[in-house]
Amino acid sequence: MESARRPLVSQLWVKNRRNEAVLDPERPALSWKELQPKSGRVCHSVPISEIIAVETEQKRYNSDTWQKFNHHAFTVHYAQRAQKHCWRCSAVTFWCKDEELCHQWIQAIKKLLELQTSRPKHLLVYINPYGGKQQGKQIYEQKVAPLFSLASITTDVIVTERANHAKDDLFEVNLEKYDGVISVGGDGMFSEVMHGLIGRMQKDSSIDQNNPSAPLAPCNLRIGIIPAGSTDCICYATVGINDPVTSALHIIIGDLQHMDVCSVHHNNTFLKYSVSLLGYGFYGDVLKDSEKNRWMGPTRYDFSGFKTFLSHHYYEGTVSFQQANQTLGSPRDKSTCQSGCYICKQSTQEVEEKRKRHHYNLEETEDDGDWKVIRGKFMAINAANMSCACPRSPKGLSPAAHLAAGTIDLILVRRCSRLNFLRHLVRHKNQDDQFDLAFVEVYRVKTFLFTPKHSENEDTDNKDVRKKHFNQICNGNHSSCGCNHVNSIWNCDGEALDHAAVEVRVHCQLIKLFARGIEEDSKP
Ligand SMILES: CCCCCCCCCCCCC/C=C/[C@@H](O)[C@H](COP(=O)(O)O)NC(=O)CCCCCCCCCCCCCCC
Ligand SMILES: Nc1ncnc2c1ncn2[C@@H]1O[C@H](COP(=O)(O)OP(=O)(O)O)[C@@H](O)[C@H]1O
Ligand SMILES: [Ca+2]
Repeated sequence: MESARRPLVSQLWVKNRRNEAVLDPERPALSWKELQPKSGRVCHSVPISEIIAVETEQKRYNSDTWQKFNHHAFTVHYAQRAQKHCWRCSAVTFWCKDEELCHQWIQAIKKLLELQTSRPKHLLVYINPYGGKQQGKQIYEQKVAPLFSLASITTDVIVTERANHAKDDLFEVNLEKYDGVISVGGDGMFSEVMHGLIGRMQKDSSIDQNNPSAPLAPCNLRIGIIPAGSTDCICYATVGINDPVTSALHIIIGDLQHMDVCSVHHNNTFLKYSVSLLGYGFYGDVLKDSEKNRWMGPTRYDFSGFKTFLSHHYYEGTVSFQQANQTLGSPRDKSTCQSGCYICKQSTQEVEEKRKRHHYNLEETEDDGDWKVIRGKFMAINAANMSCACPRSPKGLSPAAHLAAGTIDLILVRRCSRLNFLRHLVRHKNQDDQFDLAFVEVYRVKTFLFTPKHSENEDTDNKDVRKKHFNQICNGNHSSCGCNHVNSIWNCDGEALDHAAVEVRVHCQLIKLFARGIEEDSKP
């Protein structure tokens, strides 16, 4: 027992150079350094938690120096930080003459890897072959599957054949045999997997999703995202980059990131969950137009963004909300949510206590303030459940938003001139503060309601007839058609909602991801 805790120290060869290798179960890390370095001494160190696999090197080394000996070798594959949150799988091969020593090293590393209990062994993978540039299947097969197999992770892979295939399947499948579910696709594919898992959990716990105030049962299975979509903001904002290999490595080493989920209801009917952006007005209109041009791939958003910007519509309605407690930070904070974020950690404790209280039927005390009601004309109403950082806007819609603090940032962009709206948009790309404008307000909230000025409660048949009529005469030029474009739609993680009047509520840390949030000390 004692000897298992003591470091294993040996002289091993790395690329024809003699090294001292140390496997320290206390740290726990594998490190090695050259014994007679040509230049300055470099000590390499890899935490055990970042080792992907150890393999016996079967082939004999062929160089002149070595061929007369019968050498033994093993290779350690590990995650290495490259640039800007990007991770790569690196390998180092250690050589020695003694077969027994080689075997001892392999066994010792394997034993330490077995102690990494948060790593998944068996995964359920859903691939959307039509997301983004339609490369999901190739990305998975070429970049991800080889890494999973190296790490001895077994998988059941389903390439979806229709929309909602993954979601429906998750209601039927035996989830007990899996350690996680992987979504290969964009935010829409993630949303499907999440709806399947959350829906299944509520069904199994007999919780009615139509009740907006029902506390939801959390999902214990972690979700992994292999980005292969158009925006991939859920991946980007939780990992720091949309890179399939980086995501695969976070999955393999068994990372954990809690994440809040918003529920969206209309008249006590459940509509959808949202984790990234719930946007009415500008982002709703961009989505509506972009769906017609799916064939363009990710550029459809820029094309429709430009068109929507030119059409310059505003929408009337009423937003009501309570501001969240100041301890949960402010959307104007200069600091951002990072790996190990203390605000999110505090919420982990609170949510656990809350779930316990609920389990024992104890009273809830909410200390949030008064309801604020804002009636007005808006270019956009955006509820960001996370920063929504993505390649289009690396700081995101709400740069200081938290992943798991149980809050959403509600951004109201009031009616303004085209030039002012452009100033606001451009600030998503540069260092300037997009909220520091007279027509932009931002609030940190836990729940909000939106009611459009023009009621949706018309007879559906009537509405369809009107819509048809408008479509014939309108052709998008609303100033001449007189339809005045009264209501927009909600863009919910890239999917359209059927109603404009909504009640939104955040559910703190409802789901878990194979991610770790944004690391500060990544190489530049
Ligand atoms: C002038 C440049 C202005 C750049 C403004 C960029 C703001 C970008 C904010 C992005 C927020 C993204 C929130 C993400 C939501 C996603 O969940 C969701 C689904 O993702 P999926 O496709 O992977 O399934 N994606 C989306 O809804 C896409 C939103 C993309 C909006 C792009 C808007 C581009 C606006 C361009 C305006 C150009 C004006 C030029 C005037 C001369
Ligand atoms: N096999 C399929 N055929 C058609 N649509 C699908 C399929 N699988 C998933 N979908 C749907 O495709 C839509 C877009 O997927 P997503 O992964 O978000 O790609 P993108 O980022 O390009 O929008 C989602 O609504 C999802 O439900
Ligand atoms: Ca989508």
